[in-house]
Amino acid sequence: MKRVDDAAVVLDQAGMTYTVRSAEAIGTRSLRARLRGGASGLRTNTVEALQPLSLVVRRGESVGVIGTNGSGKSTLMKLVTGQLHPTTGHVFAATTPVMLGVNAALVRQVSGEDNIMLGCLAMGMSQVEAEAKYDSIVELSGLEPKALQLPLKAYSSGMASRLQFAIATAVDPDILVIDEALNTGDAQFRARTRSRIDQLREQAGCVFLVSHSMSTIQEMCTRAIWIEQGVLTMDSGAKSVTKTYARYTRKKARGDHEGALALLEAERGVLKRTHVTWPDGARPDRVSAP
Ligand SMILES: Nc1ncnc2c1ncn2[C@@H]1O[C@H](COP(=O)(O)OP(=O)(O)OP(=O)(O)O)[C@@H](O)[C@H]1O
Repeated sequence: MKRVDDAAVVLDQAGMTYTVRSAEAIGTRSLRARLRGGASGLRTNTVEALQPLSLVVRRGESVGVIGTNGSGKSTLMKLVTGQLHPTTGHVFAATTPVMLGVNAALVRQVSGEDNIMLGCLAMGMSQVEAEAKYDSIVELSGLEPKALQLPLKAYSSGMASRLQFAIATAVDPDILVIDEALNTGDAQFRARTRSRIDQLREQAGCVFLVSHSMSTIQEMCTRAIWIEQGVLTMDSGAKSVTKTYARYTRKKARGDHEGALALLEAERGVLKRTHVTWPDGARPDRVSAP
């Protein structure tokens, strides 16, 4: 049983199945299907992206989220931020999570400087608060004053990531979700990012970090979860999860599918499942979709 008194985020048997209208139902029947003719088949498809899983993430934790392409990591993060409602179970968060993703809103046509102000205002700061945060955002971004005058469309992806990270963390979020946004950064940016994440954790926040880079997860996370084919497979210290996952991907890469499957099943067999219990009155607010 997991008590949730000091939890920042709790998933209680949360799962997600997408329902997608088939190509024919939306009037774009494939050429192959048209050439074959015959019956049209289903008009809707379902994708079970995430099987029901339970997790308790406490204040002060930074949790890496790993797994192969299409395994359900982004879906899980969207459940945490409330962008999606789970189709089974519940997701709770103590405060509204801030999502820092590859597509987080930066305006391409306006300068870096204006993006800082717009971003701060969009996150609910007053103009005075935004002005007060301005210098620290510039410092964290590590961008030169000259670069801040340029429109975002002239930035490299690494420069845009720096700015995005610096803006998103300016509000000192309690719960920060970073989905693949740090992979373009250089060594200096990684060092700054790491110390900012540590700072947020020290302030009793928690961080989720989705990445395909095992070194990034090891460097920045205290804990990691491995999701494979929509199933929670491992939940433990960042080092041990990333090492096991690396063994799994190596087996797959050299065509040892049986070995990879055996490893997957072994980990699932020993995974300690979380059963959430709520002490009276301690349940955090439910995350609501925008
Ligand atoms: N809006 C959607 N509608 C239907 N299916 C979706 C949708 N979004 C994701 N999926 C499906 O859900 C599964 C999980 O996708 P998700 O994006 O969560 O994986 P991921 O682990 O983040 O992948 P990647 O590492 O490639 O970013 C995939 O099979 C994907 O095709």
